[in-house]
Amino acid sequence: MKFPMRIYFSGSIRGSEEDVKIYHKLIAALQNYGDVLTEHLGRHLLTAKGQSHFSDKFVHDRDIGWLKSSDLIVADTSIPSLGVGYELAYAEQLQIPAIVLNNPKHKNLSAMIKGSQYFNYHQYHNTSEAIEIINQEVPKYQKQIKR
Ligand SMILES: O=c1[nH]c(=O)n([C@H]2C[C@H](O)[C@@H](COP(=O)(O)O)O2)cc1CO
Repeated sequence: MKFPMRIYFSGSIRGSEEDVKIYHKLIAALQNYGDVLTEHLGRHLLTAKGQSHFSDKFVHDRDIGWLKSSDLIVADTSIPSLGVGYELAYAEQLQIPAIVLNNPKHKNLSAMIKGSQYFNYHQYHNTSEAIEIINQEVPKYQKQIKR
């Protein structure tokens, strides 16, 4: 029996929530391929402080648990975020496949992400282009699930 792919979507919260509407669309596109563990990132309920009704320790431990159990991480790095960088480094350490989507409209992406050969890096300029990349890249990882 084939289990649905577990996808960890990573995007800025405290870095700035400016792109939350874009995250919502990217998460919807990813949900065609499996369960998105962090689907709260596309909701408007979050304030600039993040999920302030939870403790920081709770958010960190919950998210690391999700990340460890995921088959694929898809990160939008367009808005610089310490949390997104941390999650990507964690994924690299654990050898969890990672797709990086970056719209250069905000900032020049850190060399620590762009310069790593580990990440499947793609630049995009609008949401439809990002969704096209998702539709082109995510199925490649679906075939690799061992569960
Ligand atoms: O409330 C939260 N909930 C949460 O799931 N995160 C995780 C998921 C995001 O991919 C990432 C965002 O990090 P940051 O808040 O540093 O921009 O951290 C981060 C916060 C707040 O830092």
